Amino acid sequence: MADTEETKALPLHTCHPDPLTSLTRTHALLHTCATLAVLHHRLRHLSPSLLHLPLLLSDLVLAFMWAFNQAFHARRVRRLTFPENLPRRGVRAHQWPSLDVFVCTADPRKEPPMGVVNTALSAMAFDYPAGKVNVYVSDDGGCRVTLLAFAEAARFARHWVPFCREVGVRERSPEAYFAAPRAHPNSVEIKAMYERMKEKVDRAMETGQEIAEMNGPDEHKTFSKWTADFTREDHPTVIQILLDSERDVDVVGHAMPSLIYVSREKRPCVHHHFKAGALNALTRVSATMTNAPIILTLDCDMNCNDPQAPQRALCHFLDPDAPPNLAYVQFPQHFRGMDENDIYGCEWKGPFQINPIGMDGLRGPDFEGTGCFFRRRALHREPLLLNSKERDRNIDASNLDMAHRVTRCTYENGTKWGATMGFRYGSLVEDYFTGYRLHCEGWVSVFCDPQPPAFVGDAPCNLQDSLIQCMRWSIGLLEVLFSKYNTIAFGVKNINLLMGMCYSHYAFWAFWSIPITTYAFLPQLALLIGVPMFPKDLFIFLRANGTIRRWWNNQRMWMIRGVTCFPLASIQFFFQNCGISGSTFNLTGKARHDDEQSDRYARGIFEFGTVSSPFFVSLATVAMINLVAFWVGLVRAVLEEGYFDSMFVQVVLCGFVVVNCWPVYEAMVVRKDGGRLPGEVKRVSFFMALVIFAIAYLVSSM
Ligand SMILES: O=c1ccn([C@@H]2O[C@H](COP(=O)(O)OP(=O)(O)O[C@H]3O[C@H](CO)[C@@H](O)[C@H](O)[C@H]3O)[C@@H](O)[C@H]2O)c(=O)[nH]1
Ligand SMILES: [Mn+2]
Repeated sequence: MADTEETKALPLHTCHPDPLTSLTRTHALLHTCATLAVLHHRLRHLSPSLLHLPLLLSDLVLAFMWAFNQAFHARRVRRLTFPENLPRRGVRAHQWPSLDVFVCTADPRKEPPMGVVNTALSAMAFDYPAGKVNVYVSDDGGCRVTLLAFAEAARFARHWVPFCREVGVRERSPEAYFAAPRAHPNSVEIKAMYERMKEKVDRAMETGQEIAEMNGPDEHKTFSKWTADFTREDHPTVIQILLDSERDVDVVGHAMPSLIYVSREKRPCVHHHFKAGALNALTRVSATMTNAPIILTLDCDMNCNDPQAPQRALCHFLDPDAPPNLAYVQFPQHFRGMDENDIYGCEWKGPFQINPIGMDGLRGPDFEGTGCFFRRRALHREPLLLNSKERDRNIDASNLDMAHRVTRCTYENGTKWGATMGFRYGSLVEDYFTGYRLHCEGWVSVFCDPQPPAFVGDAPCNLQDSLIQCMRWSIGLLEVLFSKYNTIAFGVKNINLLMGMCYSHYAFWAFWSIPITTYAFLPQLALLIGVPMFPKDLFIFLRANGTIRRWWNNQRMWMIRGVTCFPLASIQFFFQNCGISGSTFNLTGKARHDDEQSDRYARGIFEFGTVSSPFFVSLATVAMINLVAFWVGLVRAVLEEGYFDSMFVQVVLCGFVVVNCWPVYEAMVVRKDGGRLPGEVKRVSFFMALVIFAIAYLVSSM
């Protein structure tokens, strides 16, 4: 359809280039010149000294990372969607495609079942014809309490969904809604109902006892699958249809969304490919049952915060001018419950909110794993009509058999699943990898970031968890970098230069460890390349609704990661490739129990007490070395003439690291609470610092 008067007046979505584009481009040009000058200087004054090589390498890495980063600023666009124009353009609710929602969970201890239930409930209550929404829960933990929780949730949903509609609730996760200060006067009863359910489930989690009165023989049969030898890593498929939209109605007689629990078969001898495997199993199960043309993927730590989110996605999918190769619409990850200044930099504003705007102007944002609406066709790679009015299949016995068959752990053998179909295997960042491969295959994507955010989730709230998460990502990215799908060789060729640069920026993530570690241990004159990044970085951060404190914490975490999870990820990846160890998906902890700990988190105090982690050893070592170097530098500057002139930048650099390490010194010396640095870590890092000083002394006296 051409741009008629009508479509111009009633757009489904708009897209405008960022007004500051030319400014950023000019800055990029100037910075490029400066970078080249520094590199030129380094190469000309290259001496065969031990100190110069790491510095040259560091500058090269900084220059490359900086260059890759420019691709995110080449063509930034801002999009808006207008769901209210759907009916005005004659696209009425009964014509909307149906929607399959996938919710993943994997471990009831790290991901409490009530959190998963809240995610599912928030999706069941979308502003969308209820008969067209089907929620599938993938339980990789194979946990009976999770199923029990969902049996409860199915009953509660019959009240919750009509309540949301009637009262116009915005946060459709009950937990978030009831936690908010002002609730609707009619909510007393339903809140009590929710509390009862929560208490039951939490009690079942603690005691392992059965709580729910089962609905019928069906559910009894399902529970009998949990035999004595049923374990998380070794069990048959369990599928339970808890609600069927063709049969079940809510308390006021409207159709209910379907709710289906799936725990795919697992056997120790067959690789299950973590979340990507779970999503592929759900893709197939849903294809046998409801086969909706649109699929929404959600992690169990994300809730819907804008009931119109699916309609916003439709604004793109149903636009008659939409590109036929539009694979997905990505909503960014936003987080709640973080401390005011985000001490652990877990908001990841860059990767989740700022950078996708840049990719959106090229071929589209990367896939962030959650909050993403897919066209089923992009995953199956087979033709499928987008306007299926009625679902073409029913949830009946024969389909259930089929569903069991497609969740067998050996089903994928000899198929293209994970290779060229569905979510792709081979990297711990299956989201990044899948989006990247789809872009390479010619698909495009769209970024949709409405205000207020459509999906909000939980970020890790302690240092150890956040570094483990970052380490898993770094390993996953290295896996892509060193695969045949390398983002430069394969990516640039198959997508384009700028998109290849964007993806490379992430693929080389662990390489940050080279300059950061180098500059942490070898403070020299040339942070020149790194320093000018800061003011611009800050500016971009503030424009994306950040605060100065959050930015400062963010850059501090960048330095901390540079000496902890980035290098450790590289080492682990190296071992993996030598066949010494395998890669595992370390789940990010979501449970918040220890009161003292969450209290410290709320007050923005670093947490080192949880474990004696190798992360903390390297961090404490760096902190000690820089502190000593800084004081020695200051004292010598006072005592020795001319010292300060030649060593000025070095001392300033050390001072910068020292300021950043402030929480580490506090945790080492001053603090008495449970979050202070464990004595063992202190001793080991003190020893490491001594060794490094000794080596430095030997090298310099050679
Ligand atoms: O074997 C597994 C492992 C994980 N998951 C699920 O995957 C999701 C993400 O796991 P989480 O521990 O929360 O990881 P995060 O670091 O918070 O997740 C980020 O990074 C992941 C890739 O490493 C992406 O999948 C996520 O979408 C992205 O938010 C959760 O819902 C898990 O239940 C599974 O279903 N099966
Ligand atoms: Mn998560």
